[in-house]
Amino acid sequence: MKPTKNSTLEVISPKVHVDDEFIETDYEYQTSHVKRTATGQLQVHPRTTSLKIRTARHVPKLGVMLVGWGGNNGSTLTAALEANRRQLQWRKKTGVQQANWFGSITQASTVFVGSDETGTDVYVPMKELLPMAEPNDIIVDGWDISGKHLGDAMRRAEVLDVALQDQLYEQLSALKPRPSIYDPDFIAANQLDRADNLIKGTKFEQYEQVRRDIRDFKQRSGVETVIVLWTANTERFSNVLPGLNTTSQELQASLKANKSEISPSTIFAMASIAEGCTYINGSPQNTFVPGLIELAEEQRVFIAGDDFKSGQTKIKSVLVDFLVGAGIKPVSIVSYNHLGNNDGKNLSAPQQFRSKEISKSNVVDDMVASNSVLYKPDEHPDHVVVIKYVPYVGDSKRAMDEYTSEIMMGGHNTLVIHNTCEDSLLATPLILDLVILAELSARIQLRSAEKELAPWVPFKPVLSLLSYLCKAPLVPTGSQVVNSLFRQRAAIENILRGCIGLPPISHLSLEQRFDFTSITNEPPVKKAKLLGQPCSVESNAKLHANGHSNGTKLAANGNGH
Ligand SMILES: NC(=O)c1ccc[n+]([C@@H]2O[C@H](COP(=O)([O-])OP(=O)(O)OC[C@H]3O[C@@H](n4cnc5c(N)ncnc54)[C@H](O)[C@@H]3O)[C@@H](O)[C@H]2O)c1
Ligand SMILES: O=P([O-])([O-])O[C@@H]1[C@@H](O)[C@H](O)[C@@H](O)[C@H](O)[C@@H]1O
Repeated sequence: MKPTKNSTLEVISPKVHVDDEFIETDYEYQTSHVKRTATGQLQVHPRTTSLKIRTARHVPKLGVMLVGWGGNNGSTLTAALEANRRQLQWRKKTGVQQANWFGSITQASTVFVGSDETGTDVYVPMKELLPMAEPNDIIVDGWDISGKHLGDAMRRAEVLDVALQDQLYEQLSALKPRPSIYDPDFIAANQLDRADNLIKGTKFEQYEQVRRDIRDFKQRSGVETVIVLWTANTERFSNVLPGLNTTSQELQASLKANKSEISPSTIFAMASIAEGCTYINGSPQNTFVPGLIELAEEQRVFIAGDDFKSGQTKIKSVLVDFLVGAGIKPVSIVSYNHLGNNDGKNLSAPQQFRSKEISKSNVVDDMVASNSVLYKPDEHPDHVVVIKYVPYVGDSKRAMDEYTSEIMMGGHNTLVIHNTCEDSLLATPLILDLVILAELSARIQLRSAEKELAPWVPFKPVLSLLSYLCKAPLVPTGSQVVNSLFRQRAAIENILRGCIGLPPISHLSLEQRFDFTSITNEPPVKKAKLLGQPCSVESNAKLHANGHSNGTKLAANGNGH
């Protein structure tokens, strides 16, 4: 079975069944359930559940509506889609640059699929594992409180090289954000000068207009599926109050009653859900108040978020995972950065900064809680987040992190990281992945393999599979929040593997650690063994470092050629 038309991969298995409509696999889902005895013993019960997974093969024509379309991320995504579509290249002082999607796991990362007859690991591009939306086919639309067309918005963002901007300006100038919902109570006062493109009326009338906009986009563009994604400014947190927004009923009543505490982002989310469109929150505010989550669950519409995990926080979710997993105890984490883009300007206001501080701080909680050898209950590292607005540096965020950890016998290890990046070029590929993986998730279903007529079941509405892309992952009620980046990525890889009939990646590599031929009577791997050829220590070291040998007399450069 070839999962995608241009896939280099074919899975040969009796567990995989493909017809015109679905890829269907038999899947033995293996977990283990833990029970605590009265004496505090842990009883672990391995479990195997026989499932069937099916993935619809038809990829719908995908439309993305960005809230905050005219911002740095929104304009950069729009430019990048066009630049990649036209395979643009442009001169930089370092030479000719090609358009690409670096930073996107669906477009620029690979997944391990197995080892070949020489024992060499084989990887394929993630996008070849299953039918996924092609970036070149995605149509973008959206809203912004600023009426600038996308050509001027791209220029205002000062993210992309001018030589590229000049090739895109005319095309992007034809794109104009729809008027949006502006509420000065939710974003920094310093955003007022941008607010010239607004939907007037009560909150409910604004909600109705957003719903009309979504239908209008669908009708004009001919897209089959629309995903709405918030990449507008960070809002302050909304108060969550009984009678206001703790249930879907309360929330809908509060909207109709024009309650001031209903934020623009929550209104957009409500409108998206009402139109059956997945809604993704790329910012840290609590758009997903309890009533909104309940509404999504009632309507069975995907929601996902919060806050793109793009730079400092992404590194933090790797570094703390490594340290705690190595039995080293982080005791102080200080994350400082300054930047000069409009996001930084909005975040210079205390309430908006507080939203970001929360999402940047909670990312270590699960990793710390996982190690009771290092940390007592409720013990946490000191953790400080600082963000400063320095206009001159623009989108070039300068981040400095210091991680101090206790090592054995009273020793300390301090890691200092300096990280400079165009912030929007880190976030933009995440937006692409969020919408591509959200759309794919809508085509994946499970059912019991033991009951012939068991119903096919979709992902839960809270799409925690997208946690890898979010600082503060939204997870289904009662589920564990996982921030560890590699666990989050493994979840995506292993679900994609399951959809094409492959087991989870275990890294066991038993066939390389044991003499498997004596166990399985399989032929030995064809990798030629080193025939004891005389060779220099240096080239021998290189040989082992490269992990391969062709058994011939080693050339001076030690690589066997
Ligand atoms: N690396 C990153 O860029 C990164 C990482 C994580 C999260 N984020 C978040 O993504 C969001 C966008 O970042 P950015 O750099 O593009 O910011 P930006 O300020 O350049 O863009 C935000 C856009 O939203 C518009 N806007 C504000 N309120 C609006 C509303 N109610 N409706 C429609 N448009 C509205 C603004 O006019 C602006 O054009 C921010 O919340 C930021 O915190 C960014
Ligand atoms: O993802 P990350 O680099 O940790 O966090 C970033 C912050 O450091 C930055 O100050 C902010 O402007 C961006 O919106 C983003 O949230």
